[in-house]
Amino acid sequence: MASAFPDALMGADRPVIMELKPRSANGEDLFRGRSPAEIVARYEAVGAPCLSVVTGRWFGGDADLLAEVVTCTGLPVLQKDFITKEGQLRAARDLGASAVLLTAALLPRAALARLAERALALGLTPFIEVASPAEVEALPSGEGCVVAVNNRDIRNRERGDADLDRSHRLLPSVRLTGTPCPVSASGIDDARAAAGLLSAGYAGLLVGTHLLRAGHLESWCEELDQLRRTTPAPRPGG
Ligand SMILES: O=C(O)c1ccccc1NCC(=O)[C@H](O)[C@H](O)COP(=O)(O)O
Repeated sequence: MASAFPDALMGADRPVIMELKPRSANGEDLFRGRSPAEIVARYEAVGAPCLSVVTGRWFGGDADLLAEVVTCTGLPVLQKDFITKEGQLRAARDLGASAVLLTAALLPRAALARLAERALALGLTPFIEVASPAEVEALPSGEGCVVAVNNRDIRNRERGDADLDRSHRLLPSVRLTGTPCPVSASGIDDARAAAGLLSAGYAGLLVGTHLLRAGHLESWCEELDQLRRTTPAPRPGG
């Protein structure tokens, strides 16, 4: 079902896509001897609604990691990789992914539209990532898609600082794409900033490095919940 991933995220009490990524952009080992199954079990224990698996080689991932994660969870899984060809969409579906990353910075407009359409036809949710107003403007309709604002820059392999204000600035135009599920991705560590993004109107957050580093996954989640209870809810359309 093409909507399993956004439905799980939008129906969650704590709408955080929790990521498995073997290495950070700077080469830091993020698994630290833990197996993918152990990490998935930790994420499931704190109620993750869906997962992201980085199969891109810059971050130490591969297709085997995705296959392994899919065998140990029933949660919808996003494949994060540099997807540029239709064959990669079929491979993602065959491995059991529910959603696939399409990076606007890497794909010409027509190719992005074609891949999004093909993904939907294969029962996959396009998870379209943008990082600038021009990329948002060039998007095909966001209907049926997750549109995610990347707070870092994939063109420098995500090595620079994250700019969470980018998510705040781009949210109104992301909404205009028609996506039912705007997401803020990358560089989110502070629970207060995370709560602020959800309060601003994001339907979900994608967090990898901080959760993988955290000895305190449960307390980060609890702090986020607590802050959300005391942070104003988004105004309709605001
Ligand atoms: O953004 C991309 O184009 C990309 C392509 C292939 C693999 C990874 C890619 N981006 C990296 C990420 O998606 C981050 O791991 C994710 O947003 C989580 O960020 P963080 O919480 O800072 O680890």
